[in-house]
Amino acid sequence: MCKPSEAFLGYRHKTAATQARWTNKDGPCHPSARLEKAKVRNNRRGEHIIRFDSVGLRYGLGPEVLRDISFALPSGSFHFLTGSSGAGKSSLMRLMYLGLRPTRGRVVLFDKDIAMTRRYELPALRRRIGVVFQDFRLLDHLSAMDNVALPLRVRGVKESEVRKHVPELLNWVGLSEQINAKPPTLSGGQKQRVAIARAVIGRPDLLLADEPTGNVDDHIAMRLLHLFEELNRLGTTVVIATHNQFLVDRFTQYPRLHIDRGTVVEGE
Ligand SMILES: Nc1ncnc2c1ncn2[C@@H]1O[C@H](COP(=O)(O)OP(=O)(O)OP(=O)(O)O)[C@@H](O)[C@H]1O
Repeated sequence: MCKPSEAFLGYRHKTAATQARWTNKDGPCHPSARLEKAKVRNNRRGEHIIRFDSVGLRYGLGPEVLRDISFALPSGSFHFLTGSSGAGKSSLMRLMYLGLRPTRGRVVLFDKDIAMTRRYELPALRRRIGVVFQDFRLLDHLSAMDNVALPLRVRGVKESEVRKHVPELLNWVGLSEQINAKPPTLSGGQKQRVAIARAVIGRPDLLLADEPTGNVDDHIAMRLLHLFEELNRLGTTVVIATHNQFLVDRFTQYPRLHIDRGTVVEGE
């Protein structure tokens, strides 16, 4: 089976190679190596990258669309989020990427209780999450290349690295010929793949993908799933909301979070 190369998800590896020179008897001692170690320790200590305790959500004065949601996702896990149309998958995703606050209950993300987290701390948490939105949310005035490069440039990754990794990843998702195209000239499936590339390029700690294969054929869907698997192998916790029964049936090794009547049933 053709596997995506680590290279285009790997600028952290390059950094690690540079850091290898910063060693002492206890191992890597580069400042960012210490940060990475601390992050691993935190994830181990927390065990769960995200936890919901009795969470409920209503929009405005409407009825509760999610209720009594309790689950925990172990760090490094891979889950499908399934449920019928309108069951609440996107709403649950919004709570997970901090796009919404719950109306009741507790959300703990990266060991932080979101209700106790100060507003100025939220952007740093959000930067650890890659999101594939159902409606893509690409910047129309930027090319595919620049849309995907954005998370790396925001982090100050060297332009030579950006110019190397972004085209490789766009090539992997089948968009080598659309690299300079702007979103309004792309098909729905092409936009979706740009959105996926943008979400994974920075190797986030948590990837949340809402119907990431909704606009592509089964062949490309499989290819994208392999990309998510590779990201997961490198340590990212992955949640994919999908209606695509073909995919869920093909990847039976991954547990499902199933939403039924506004609440989550694990492992259905
Ligand atoms: N912004 C909103 N304002 C009010 N109600 C909303 C809003 N967004 C979603 N809802 C309601 O919340 C419920 C769950 O919607 P949600 O979009 O989360 O479901 P879903 O499982 O993602 O559906 P689909 O698979 O069709 O995308 C629905 O009853 C929907 O009408």
